[in-house]
Amino acid sequence: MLSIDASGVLMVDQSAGDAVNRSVWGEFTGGMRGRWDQRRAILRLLLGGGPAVVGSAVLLQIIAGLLPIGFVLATAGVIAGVPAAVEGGVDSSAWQQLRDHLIAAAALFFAIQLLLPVQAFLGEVLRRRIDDRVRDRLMADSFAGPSVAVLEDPEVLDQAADGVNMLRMAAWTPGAACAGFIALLSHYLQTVAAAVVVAVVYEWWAGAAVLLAGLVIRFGYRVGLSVFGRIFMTHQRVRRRRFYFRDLLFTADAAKEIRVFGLLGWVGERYSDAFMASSVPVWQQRRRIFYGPYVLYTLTAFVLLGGVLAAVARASATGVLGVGAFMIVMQAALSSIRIGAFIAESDVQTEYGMNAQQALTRLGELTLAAADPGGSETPSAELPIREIRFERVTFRYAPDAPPVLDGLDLVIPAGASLAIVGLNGAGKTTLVKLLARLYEPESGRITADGVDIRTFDGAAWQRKVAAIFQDFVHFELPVRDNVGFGAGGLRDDEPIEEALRRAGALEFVAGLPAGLDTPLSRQYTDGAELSGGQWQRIAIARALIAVEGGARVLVLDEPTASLDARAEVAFFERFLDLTSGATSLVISHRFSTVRRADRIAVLEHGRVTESGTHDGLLAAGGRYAELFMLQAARFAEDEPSGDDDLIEETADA
Ligand SMILES: Nc1ncnc2c1ncn2[C@@H]1O[C@H](COP(=O)(O)OP(=O)(O)OP(=O)(O)O)[C@@H](O)[C@H]1O
Repeated sequence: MLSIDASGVLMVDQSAGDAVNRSVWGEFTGGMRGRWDQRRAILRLLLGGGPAVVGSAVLLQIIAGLLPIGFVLATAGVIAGVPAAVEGGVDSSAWQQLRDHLIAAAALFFAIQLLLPVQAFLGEVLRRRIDDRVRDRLMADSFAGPSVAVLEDPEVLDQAADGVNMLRMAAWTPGAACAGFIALLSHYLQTVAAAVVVAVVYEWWAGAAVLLAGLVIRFGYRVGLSVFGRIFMTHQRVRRRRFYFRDLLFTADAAKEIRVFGLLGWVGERYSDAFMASSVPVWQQRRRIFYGPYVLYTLTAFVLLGGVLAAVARASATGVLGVGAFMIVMQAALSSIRIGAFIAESDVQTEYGMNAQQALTRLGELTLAAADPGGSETPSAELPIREIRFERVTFRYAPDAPPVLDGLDLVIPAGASLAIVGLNGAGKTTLVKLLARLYEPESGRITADGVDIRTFDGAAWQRKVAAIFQDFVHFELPVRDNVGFGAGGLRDDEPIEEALRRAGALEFVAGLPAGLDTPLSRQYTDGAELSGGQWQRIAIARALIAVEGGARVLVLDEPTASLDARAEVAFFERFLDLTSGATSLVISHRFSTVRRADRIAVLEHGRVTESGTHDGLLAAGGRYAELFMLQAARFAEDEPSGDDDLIEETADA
């Protein structure tokens, strides 16, 4: 078996050979129960497609299933009527009968052709409706709780990869499975109707035999497809890696580095490796799954159908069946066997669509199970009045990972600013994520004025925390939305302009082609691309408007990392004014930023190792003082090319 390692390199995996040793039938029956569950789930979804659309689609399928049999009868009537019509001449009743049969056959033929696009259209409407519902459900489940932990779990992501990918590409989705099952209706109906015609016109056993022949092939084919689909699903992890490389090539963000580092060939190779690793094991199984059983069920059907055709030929030769009856039976028998063939509008859609449905349902269940909205209490508008407190908080990202926070105690005084400093990876951002309840502590608790924040409704608490993370989202949307999202999608000019002004962004926004309505991406007409520092000011405006909108805790994670020295000084000159009344938490590696905070905490080894005012910490001569002096010395070295204000600000402490 082939697999792929974390860096995308193709590997030979010896452990995945179990499936090869099981018989196709064994695998099919082993998964039987799950398959019925899948079908029930699809049926439930289908019922939610709306009575009008589902009813019309079913009705069309019934008509589409019966029309071909009418066509068989009409064409048989044409062929059987030719000798008598020729003999009777153009004025004979035989000739008129022939003409009527011909018109009926032509009309039925056109009706069948006309129905095809209408069937396809209704199928598409149904697919979209159902997929929209699935998407809405998934969104609701995914956002049911405040935590994002489950959405980062590699196992969960592996399981969901195919389903999410299918939904994104609108292919082989749960909706497609629903439409595919409805499309089967006409095929089954046609088969049964053809078998009934054979039974009525000729012999009941012949009808039963052609029905059986058709069903044997169909069943055999679906067994193979179903087992194939199950094996296909077991390679989701490698496929997820393949999707990653595929998407990388189409991502604007990656395009720069792929060019600069000449990575096109490398990414292409990794994609091919991932493609082979996810496909070769499945291809290897294909022969075993399809070819052997195919011979068996085809032979069975061949014997059944061959027996019927031989008997029909004999009955015709001995005069038991006339020409018309012979034609009807032959055509009906052959049309009933068509159910065994691959049904383009149904087979792959139903099989893979059911798998996608299963994966998405599982994702929804997992996110829902992990969604602990906490209590139902709504925090009061003024909270926190005194403080937010971390009490012996321990947290790790995975059960087997080392703790990032290890019995951390921290007080964030209300209405004041606290800066957190620490080396890369010390856990500063993690601390903020816990504060925003994006993760829950493994032990310990976080309180606001003495109340455990878990007792608050998760969403209500998150509205209180206006956090701008280092990797805040650059929405490819107008400035208005990029700022207004901070206060639940506010769009009014006045508060947005005020927030932009306070964040020092109003001037450059005013210079944009459409001002507040300029989309922040060059990929749109009239769009504008901002610099890193300009984006950061937009993000700060987003946070400030959130405070206006009722947030009480302002968190800025590296707020000035992309600001030039002057902009940073200007920002912090107004910082206290901007955040007055709000509790603010600033994470920064820039000591010129940090020193302006009311209090500073040093985070190391998962705990707060020092805390106090800038002056107090410097005087104590501990870790803070060491890091501060290091940075001040570096700025002093850079003096000739550096920014005078900043050097003064930093070294002047
Ligand atoms: N989503 C995540 N899943 C698993 N581990 C994570 C995740 N996010 C962060 N970590 C790990 O947790 C540790 C702390 O990361 P965190 O981002 O909190 O550090 P930080 O102090 O903010 O670092 P920096 O100064 O570089 O921004 C790091 O070892 C990091 O690898």
